[in-house]
Amino acid sequence: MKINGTPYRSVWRDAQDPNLVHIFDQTKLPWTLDILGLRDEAQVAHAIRTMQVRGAPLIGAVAAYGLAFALRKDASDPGLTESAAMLVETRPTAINLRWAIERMVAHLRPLAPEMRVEAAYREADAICDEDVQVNESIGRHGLALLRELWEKRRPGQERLNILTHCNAGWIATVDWGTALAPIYMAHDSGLPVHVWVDETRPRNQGALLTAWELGAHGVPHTLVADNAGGHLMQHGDVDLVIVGTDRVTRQGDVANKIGTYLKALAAQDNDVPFWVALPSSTIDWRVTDGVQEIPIEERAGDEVTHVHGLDDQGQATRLRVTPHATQAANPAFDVTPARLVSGLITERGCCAANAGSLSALFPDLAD
Ligand SMILES: CSC[C@@H](O)[C@@H](O)C(=O)COP(=O)(O)O
Repeated sequence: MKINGTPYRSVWRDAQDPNLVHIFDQTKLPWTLDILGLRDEAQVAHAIRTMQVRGAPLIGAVAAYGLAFALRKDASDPGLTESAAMLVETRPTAINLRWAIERMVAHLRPLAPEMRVEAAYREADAICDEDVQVNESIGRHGLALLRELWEKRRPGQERLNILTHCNAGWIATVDWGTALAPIYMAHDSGLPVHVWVDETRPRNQGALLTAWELGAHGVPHTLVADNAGGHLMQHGDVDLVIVGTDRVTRQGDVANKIGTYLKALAAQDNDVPFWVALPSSTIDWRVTDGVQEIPIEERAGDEVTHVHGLDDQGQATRLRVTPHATQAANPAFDVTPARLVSGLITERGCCAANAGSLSALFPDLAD
């Protein structure tokens, strides 16, 4: 997607130095466009843990380059195993991270160690290129859904109101995004979409990143406090919810940013369709019951007790919003059971959130 008219991906190899990979530091967006260079696996692990890169597909893609960096130092079998394990552990909930590393290891292990570094870079490049294509397909299938909804609009309805939570845009993937891809395509094709952007406490990915992305692309949007969604739905102001996801179980349960479950409950109570956009790399075929089985990342409490933003002088600043002694818990994701999900938008088309529909759409992936 474009920033000030220049097309970018969220991760890219340096044109001159093949051992250098660039990312945007997402902890600085939207105020500062800081491009970071990553050269070793420790920098990659740090970038993932601190959320300089974030979003399920993007952390998988960047981790793949991390493995290539690690192999430059030690391409032996034990080296491969150890570096893969270190990278997989950087964040626990998004399955795309494990998917990307397992794909890399399966590709590299049969090769002689001296062949592994080049092959690792090529495979990481392929993961990135495929992510762009997959998200573009998700966008096309989601666009058809949005068109259908628009055709059924109420008399006098002027815009299609879509609510989204967190950031599942191009900056969370290599390009296009998942939940936002259909929205970009709808906007580009002249459909009058308007997006309610949940701020997404505590890290405010909606307020910081989704608002920035949509604004840069000219998509009409309005930021709302996380708790406003139910009210908007009760008043007929939301036609559809679309969110991304970090892991979908084989029966269609959906892990996504904390607060997603509450939106799904409100959507069901108000007959608002609740759709989830995902690449097939987000499906964890080994897991059935999302609430019981998906590990939920617990992040530091100071993400809740403090906010960061710009002061009136335009300086980035961090402020405590609680009493000094307050302890905060910070579960970063929740699970929306499949029964609350209207459907899944994937690169192969839309399907119901249940085991039969998922395995019918992906017979080659479901064991
Ligand atoms: C296409 S991104 C889908 C999800 O990864 C996204 O909705 C999300 O929850 C991101 O969480 P984050 O903690 O910001 O990495």
